[in-house]
Amino acid sequence: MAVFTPVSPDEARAFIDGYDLGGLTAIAPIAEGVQNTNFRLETGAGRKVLTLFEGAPDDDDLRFCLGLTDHLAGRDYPAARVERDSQGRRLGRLNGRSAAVVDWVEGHGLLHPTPADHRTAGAALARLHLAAADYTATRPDPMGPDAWVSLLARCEAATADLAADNPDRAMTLALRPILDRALALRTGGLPSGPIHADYFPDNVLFSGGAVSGVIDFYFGCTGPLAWDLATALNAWTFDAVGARDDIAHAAFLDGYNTVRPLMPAETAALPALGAASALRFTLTRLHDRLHHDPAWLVTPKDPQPFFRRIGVWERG
Ligand SMILES: Nc1ncnc2c1ncn2[C@@H]1O[C@H](COP(=O)(O)OP(=O)(O)OP(=O)(O)O)[C@@H](O)[C@H]1O
Ligand SMILES: N[C@@H](CCO)C(=O)O
Repeated sequence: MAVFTPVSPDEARAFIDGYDLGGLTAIAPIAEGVQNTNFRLETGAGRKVLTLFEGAPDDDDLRFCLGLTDHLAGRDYPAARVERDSQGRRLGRLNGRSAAVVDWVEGHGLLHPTPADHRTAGAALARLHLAAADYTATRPDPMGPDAWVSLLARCEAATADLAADNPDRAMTLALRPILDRALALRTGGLPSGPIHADYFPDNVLFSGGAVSGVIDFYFGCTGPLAWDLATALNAWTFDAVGARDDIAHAAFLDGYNTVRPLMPAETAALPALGAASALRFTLTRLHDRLHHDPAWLVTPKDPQPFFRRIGVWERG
């Protein structure tokens, strides 16, 4: 279920007529995804994805993300090229939402990656960092320290009336000292640049053993490259309950290092970055569960496995 904003064939046709794509021949909803409305389009210029951005994101932020995707595609990186309308704009407006049309990229996210896949995904992240380095636009991380502070405050408020042994209240209370440690983290000396910031297996499409497409750059921002790597390690190299898979971890890091060798300072910072990144996903998941609207058809993700990752990184 990822059609939050309906679009009729006539509405889609009129929208696509504003692009030099030879017209729309078919439109189908895309079921995956929890954040935006996505459709698969068949046009005179091939298969495309139409995305309507939900939750009223800032258009300048969307332009950063679309520009980053397009920049990477222009560097022969497997990211989707972004279509421009007849007036040269990457961002349009459809049914009350900001909207964009991007190339369809082939492939599927992996449910059970092998060590070889981990090495390939790590190498593709390092290539992303190198190919994005000369993208000059900047965007502060929308899920950076300021967001952690307000997310935890909202979790504290939502659980204030619960008993201390309620699982959500207990997790919320345990996160306060972890947040304080994460806020003390200093990353200023680490190499920084454009990052994906949500490099999870569902956003890295594979075909024939290779990465065929990296999608969903909507958390894309400017930040430490090792932060992006720490997030990717959290996403790829832990099991469903939050225990680290050492083989996957070593393979992902090895793949990354073969393309962009980490600086010693980045390697040294990785455990603290890993813990802070696991905190970021624990907080967003816990927050979204506590503030879940039952009318919203998407099931909130479980924060517990990411909460456990924090302990794994901190114990070393
Ligand atoms: N360029 C593309 N080429 C092929 N498929 C795509 C493309 N972009 C998106 N998709 C498909 O649409 C689905 C949802 O896309 P995306 O991950 O961007 O949505 P989302 O709502 O932002 O999701 P989430 O926040 O859950 O990751 C993907 O899982 C993929 O199946
Ligand atoms: N990747 C995030 C969801 C936002 O795309 C998570 O797993 O919590």
